[in-house]
Amino acid sequence: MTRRRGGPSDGGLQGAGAPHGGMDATTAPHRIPPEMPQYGEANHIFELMQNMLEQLLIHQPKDPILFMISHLQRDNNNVPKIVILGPPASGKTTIAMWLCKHLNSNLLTVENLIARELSSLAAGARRHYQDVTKVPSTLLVRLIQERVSEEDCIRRGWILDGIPETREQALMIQTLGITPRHVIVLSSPDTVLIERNLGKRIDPQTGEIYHTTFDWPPEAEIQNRLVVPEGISELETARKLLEYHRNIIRILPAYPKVLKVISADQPCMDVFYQALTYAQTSHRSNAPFTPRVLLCGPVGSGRRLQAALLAQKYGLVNVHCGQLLKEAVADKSKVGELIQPYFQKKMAVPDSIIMKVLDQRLSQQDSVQKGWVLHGFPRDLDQAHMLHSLGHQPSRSSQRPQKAGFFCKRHLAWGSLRPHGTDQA
Ligand SMILES: Nc1ncnc2c1ncn2[C@@H]1O[C@H](COP(=O)(O)OP(=O)(O)O)[C@@H](O)[C@H]1O
Repeated sequence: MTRRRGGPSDGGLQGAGAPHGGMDATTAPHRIPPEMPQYGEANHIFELMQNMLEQLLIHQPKDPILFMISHLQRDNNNVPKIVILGPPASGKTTIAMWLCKHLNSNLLTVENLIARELSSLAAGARRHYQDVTKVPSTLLVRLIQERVSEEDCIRRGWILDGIPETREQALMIQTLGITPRHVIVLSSPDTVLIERNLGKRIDPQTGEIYHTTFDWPPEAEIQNRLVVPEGISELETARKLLEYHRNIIRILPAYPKVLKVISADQPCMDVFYQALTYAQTSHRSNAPFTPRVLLCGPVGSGRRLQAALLAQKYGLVNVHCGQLLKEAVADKSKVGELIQPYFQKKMAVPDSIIMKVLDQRLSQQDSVQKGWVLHGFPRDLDQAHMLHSLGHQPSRSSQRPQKAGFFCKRHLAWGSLRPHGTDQA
């Protein structure tokens, strides 16, 4: 049914910015070719502009044009900007260090911010505050601001370990325009952490963290130089835990959309991979977006019904591959005549013919403009590659074409959608 809506006869008259579903083309105020929003989507133009506007408003440069040019030349929109929070001994520093290595980024801790030799601000802090826990929030936040403005942080991003510690700090950091893209919160029962902290050891040469039970270095040389850090007694950990719990509930509301809680009560490697996976996801933006959904699943999994529901709810064109082939035969179209003999002999229709039919359908005006939900295809990796090479990538995987993009779990398809109306600028 949806197949008949729109079609090539629309001739591009409907504005791409129009609401989905049956707008009268003759009353459309503008003619926006569908290629325009597609270009924007493929090149992340919306996010680029939004980011630039944000930076302009935060930094308020005297010469906005020069600022924009250098901002664009840096091409650093996607560098890591990560905050790792969690109670003592939850593994913040361990995970932050591994993420830094893996993402080639910069680790920012209270200790290394104050230890910076070339910073007069840090030198002042060292003179006045021997105990790093006593550094006032205003000074700490200025140290962070100074550090994140340095070239290596601009080019390779930063990972803040255990900062902010209070809501006050979170708000100060925000006010300076320092906004993390991902906030990871490690969580674990207090009893586990008190016990775990007792086994913590540090390599004074490299700063690497080890554990007497969970992460003991095999090299005797490293084993011999490990030291017991200060403040790991049961009493001290319990005191820090109390303080953490008091603060964290007031910090988290500062990061409503970028927050991920990960259980730290599992092996370090598992925690790390969950943290890494999250740090590498890009958040959905407000950019205009045309849903293109591949619905995969075995026979009987309910693809047809789900596709119909998706198409109805989001105003998508419902494309069922087998149905398309049958319709081509029934229409006695040129390509239908090519398909007919295969149907008669009950043989599989060659991929090249299927691709032709699909390409035609997915290139029609209504599919391009409203988006589509495709099912019954692809059936193997070759077909998926063919679809991809014709430029019909599903929306979510279009950002990572190397991952042979199609979703295998049908519920993923829901995740990639928003009710129509919100996906139009
Ligand atoms: N998931 C984990 N399982 C077991 N031990 C861990 C885990 N994560 C960290 N550790 C160990 O716990 C101790 C504290 O880790 P650390 O990274 O210093 O925590 P934090 O920075 O949150 O205080 C270290 O000895 C570390 O090796």
